[in-house]
Amino acid sequence: MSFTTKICCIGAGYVGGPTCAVIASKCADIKVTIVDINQARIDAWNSKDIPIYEPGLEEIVFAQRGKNLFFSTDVDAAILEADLIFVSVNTPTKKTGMGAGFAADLAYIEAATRRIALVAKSHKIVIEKSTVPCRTAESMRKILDANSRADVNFDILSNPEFLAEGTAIKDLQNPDRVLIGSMQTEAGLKAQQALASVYARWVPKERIVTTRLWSSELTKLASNALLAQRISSINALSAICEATGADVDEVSYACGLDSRIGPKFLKASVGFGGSCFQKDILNLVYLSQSLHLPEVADYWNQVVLMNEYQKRRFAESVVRTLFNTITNKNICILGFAFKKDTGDTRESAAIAMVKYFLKENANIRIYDPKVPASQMLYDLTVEDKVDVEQYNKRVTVCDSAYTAADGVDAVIVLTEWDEFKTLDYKRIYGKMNKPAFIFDGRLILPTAELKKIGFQTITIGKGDVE
Ligand SMILES: NC(=O)c1ccc[n+]([C@@H]2O[C@H](COP(=O)([O-])OP(=O)(O)OC[C@H]3O[C@@H](n4cnc5c(N)ncnc54)[C@H](O)[C@@H]3O)[C@@H](O)[C@H]2O)c1
Ligand SMILES: O=c1ccn([C@@H]2O[C@H](COP(=O)(O)OP(=O)(O)O[C@H]3O[C@H](CO)[C@@H](O)[C@H](O)[C@H]3O)[C@@H](O)[C@H]2O)c(=O)[nH]1
Repeated sequence: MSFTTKICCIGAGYVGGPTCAVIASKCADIKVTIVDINQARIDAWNSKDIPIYEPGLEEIVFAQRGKNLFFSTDVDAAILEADLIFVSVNTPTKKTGMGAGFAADLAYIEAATRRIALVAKSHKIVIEKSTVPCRTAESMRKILDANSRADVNFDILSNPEFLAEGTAIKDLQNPDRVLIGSMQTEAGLKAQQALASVYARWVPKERIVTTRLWSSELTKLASNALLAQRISSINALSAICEATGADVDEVSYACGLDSRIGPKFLKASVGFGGSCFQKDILNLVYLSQSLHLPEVADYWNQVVLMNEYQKRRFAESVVRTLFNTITNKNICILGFAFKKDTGDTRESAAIAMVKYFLKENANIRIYDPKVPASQMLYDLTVEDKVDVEQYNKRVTVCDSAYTAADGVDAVIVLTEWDEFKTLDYKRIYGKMNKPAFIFDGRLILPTAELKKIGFQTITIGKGDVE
């Protein structure tokens, strides 16, 4: 079949995979090739066990793969034939060097950009899909111009991705908005329209927003900062609720009814996780510092500090409640992913919790419906984390909530998986040491029912944390 347009996506991760799979499913006449330097990841995309769990994703990949959707490690071939190139590589927080702990590591963006410059033999529209600091497109332009053939030119667009994990396919098929930033030149605006026309196949025109390049780049950081700020705000209020006897769910509901505030992202929790919020706020903090705006930097940094406080506060309440010691006690952790409906554990609050409990010499039994044991081992033992000996001695990964709760002193819900709402808690209570404590870090449990069974219940923001 001959295709009208060819798209290459560099980076076959949580964003590149789902985003481009949806483009392929909506545009039969466009050939989409997703490339990555990670052979194992590409092999998985080409197998029956795709590397990412996301509701609805598998169906789309299986329907399009081999027709107009391809996964490959041949990065150069995909660049050569593409009209549009999405750069969707990782941009983690820098661990060492200048800006360590705050700035985004742009090494992967630069490597991908240099590859495009070296390989391209015809005009390309290069699209920043990754989340990047404001004005990254300028650096990309300089790299492209300095390293490409004289007869090849590029247009750079910013097209940040707003999907949330667990609802990625729904978000991509029906986005609140698609944002495309470009230079305000004739060529820039033409490139912007070319990309807009791809999205226009399924996204209503009024939801395709076009802006200047720097506005688009900054909007991505701003959106995540504003969303995370709401969670830190409600979590800060949850501490006041516990100290006063107010109920955070009631406060959140009543505040959210004000149409100026709205109900979303006001669910108190054990703290936000995921690969984006903390990273992107720290990125914004670094940007503010670099621009000599210390008050602005401090303001956004407080959102992250509040999140750390919430995790610490919850972990401490567990130890305090269990009579100030959990040494050799058995603790059941329900949920290890950073939110429900994903197997992703990046920055999951569960990692911090389990590390904390292991330092107190507790035995941990973990169950999560989607996170494999190998991932938990990795998350808890790599880098400055727990040593493998301690892990092997203390941590047991279980294949059901019931096995995980067998013989424990406390059950702690850390991810809001639906199945945790309807477990047979009588059965769980029967197998636990007494008093049987249950901690709800997600405000999803049927507390009144649990109390009747005999549990000691402790819920964030409900005035019953001691
Ligand atoms: N995860 C999300 O929900 C989400 C949502 C919106 C935006 N983002 C942003 O999108 C970007 C990608 O995030 P992700 O979660 O998909 O990351 P990821 O780590 O899952 O995937 C990135 C992929 O890029 C590949 N890669 C790195 N350098 C490469 C190169 N030079 N050539 C080819 N492949 C290369 C890696 O091997 C990896 O497979 C980040 O900037 C992130 O902040 C993520
Ligand atoms: O009221 C809430 C809402 C969320 N969370 C937690 O916040 C974290 C992030 O959740 P969510 O935003 O739903 O998932 P992400 O996949 O991290 O998506 C965010 O980060 C992405 C990457 O940049 C953006 O594209 C999305 O728009 C943005 O929502 C998770 O730990 C949630 O449990 C709460 O504690 N309370």
